[in-house]
Amino acid sequence: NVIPRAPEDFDYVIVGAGAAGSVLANRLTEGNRFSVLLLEAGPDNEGVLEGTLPYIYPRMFGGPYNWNYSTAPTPGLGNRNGPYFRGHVLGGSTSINGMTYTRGPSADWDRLASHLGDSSWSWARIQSYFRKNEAFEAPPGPPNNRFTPSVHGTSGAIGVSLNLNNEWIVPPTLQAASEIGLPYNNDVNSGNPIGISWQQFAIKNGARSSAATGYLRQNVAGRTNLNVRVNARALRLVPNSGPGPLTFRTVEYRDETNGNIIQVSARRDVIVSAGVIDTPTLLMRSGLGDPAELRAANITPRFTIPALGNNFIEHPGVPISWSVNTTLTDDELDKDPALFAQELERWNTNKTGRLAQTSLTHIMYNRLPRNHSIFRTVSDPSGGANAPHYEQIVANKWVTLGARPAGNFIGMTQFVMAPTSTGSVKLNSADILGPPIINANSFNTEWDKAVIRHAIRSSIAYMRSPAWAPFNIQPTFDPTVADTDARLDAFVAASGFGGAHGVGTARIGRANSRPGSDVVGPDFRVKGIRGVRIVDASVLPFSPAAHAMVPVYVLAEKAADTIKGAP
Ligand SMILES: Cc1cc2nc3c(=O)[nH]c(=O)nc-3n(C[C@H](O)[C@H](O)[C@H](O)COP(=O)(O)OP(=O)(O)OC[C@H]3O[C@@H](n4cnc5c(N)ncnc54)[C@H](O)[C@@H]3O)c2cc1C
Repeated sequence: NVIPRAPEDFDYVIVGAGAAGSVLANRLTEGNRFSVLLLEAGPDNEGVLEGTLPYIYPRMFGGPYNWNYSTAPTPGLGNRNGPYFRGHVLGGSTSINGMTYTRGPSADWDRLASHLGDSSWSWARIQSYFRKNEAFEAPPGPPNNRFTPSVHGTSGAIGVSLNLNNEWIVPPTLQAASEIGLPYNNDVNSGNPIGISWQQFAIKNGARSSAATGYLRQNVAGRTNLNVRVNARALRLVPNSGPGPLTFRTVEYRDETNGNIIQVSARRDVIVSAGVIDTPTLLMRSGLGDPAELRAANITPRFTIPALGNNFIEHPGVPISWSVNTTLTDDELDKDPALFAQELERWNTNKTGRLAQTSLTHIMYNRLPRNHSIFRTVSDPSGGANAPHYEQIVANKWVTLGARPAGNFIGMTQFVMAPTSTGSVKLNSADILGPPIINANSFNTEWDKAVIRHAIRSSIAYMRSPAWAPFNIQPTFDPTVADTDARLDAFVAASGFGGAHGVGTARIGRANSRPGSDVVGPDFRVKGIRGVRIVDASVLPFSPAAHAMVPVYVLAEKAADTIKGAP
């Protein structure tokens, strides 16, 4: 029941209005050279309070703004199925995420340049794209030791700021780092993130700055060449009929408001920006991928791409909480409706207060010591000397998975930042339009296990350092789990989660790499077929040691220039 529409003229049809799709829609319609149709499966973000107030962002994790996926049972996580969050709303995951703004280490960008044999991806040469993305808002007062002004963009699309709430937690947070020997780092986004830094957030004037607010609402008013359709879920790409090379320039989508199925075509290309899960699944539903898996799902295979859906890489994490004797933690805000109402009133009045920020203020990055025993059997998989192996974030509240007991807490979540475990995304052959089978394979390698053990032990040392003693800090877990690797592994399996920074399921490779081993080439075109490019987190071939949003924004900014043919 495909409803033919009057032919519409678009140069590009972009599927997915997340970090990447929004950047592309904006940049490709600059200058009125090209027309773009942007299809987004989820609803509009406009007026969604929980997607605007930074503090309550976890409320975006359930309901209509999330694809509500889960991971397959994961051995490294005690065979649990975890939730796998993905934004299903204009702005994609940038409309539901934690807003942490990290560019990653210079070593990882240089690694991407060397992977592609193209120095224009190097840290030194990618700087203009960081600046196009960023409008850093310096905190009031003269430049100080909380950030380095010279490394920031100030007129880009996304507002970036520091969290100046939670003043009580700042001195012990910094002092404890110094007591365990972690250096102070003036700016996490300088290219060298190692150390403890003030955390930077995609928050502007007390509100979330997302791909939707930054790229689809600013500077595009009046662009008649940009057409955005929400509640429009692409179901498959339709191959052109007739002889000639296999070409896909038609997208079949479902209008989720009435169930109508509609086809639209692109004169130039379809650009798939549906994210690390939905990009490979959309291509599989269109007959691309592993022929045996496609046949099992009753889909006619059209082109073999073995790499599609494989190489799924995540940053698995383990949150732990410690009780403290101060009532200044955000647990109060969560459990006291009167305090919350007071802060909401403050936010509504002037966009300030505790709801204008999250519960995090600082971020720590570190590497395993050079003499760690794991290096006897595993060579360092990170990008280089300034690429962290793990990240730790202090939170002004309870963070452990599961119900919060009475009391006040601070949390520490640790992530493996240079993981070697890889997983996959596959169609569920019993329900090809339903949720795919997501296997993050968390904590599956000796390296990942060694890194998380080290991070948890260092976290315990950090919380036990003298700086926290005045707060009568106490673990909410049995700290003797850290006494042996086996007990610590069991703790990780019971309390860890799979991550939210997925990349790699449609990875980019050099122009001359074999079609099928890499999914796209440096021009972002799917190798072996015509008419389709992919630009989103799925093309990143390895996981940058950063939360993935800025790397995806910058990838898309650069891809837009590639697509426009500009230098
Ligand atoms: C809960 C959570 C917390 C996170 N926290 C952070 C953080 O603090 N900092 C950070 O840097 N990164 C964070 N991330 C990761 C970051 O948001 C993502 O890496 C980034 O948004 C990926 O961009 P993308 O364009 O690849 O995909 P997305 O931003 O996910 O966008 C994909 C879009 O495509 C749409 N789509 C999918 N399928 C279809 C279809 N068939 N038809 C039409 N539209 C479709 C989706 O609805 C979505 O809008 C977080 C992610 C999540 C989910």
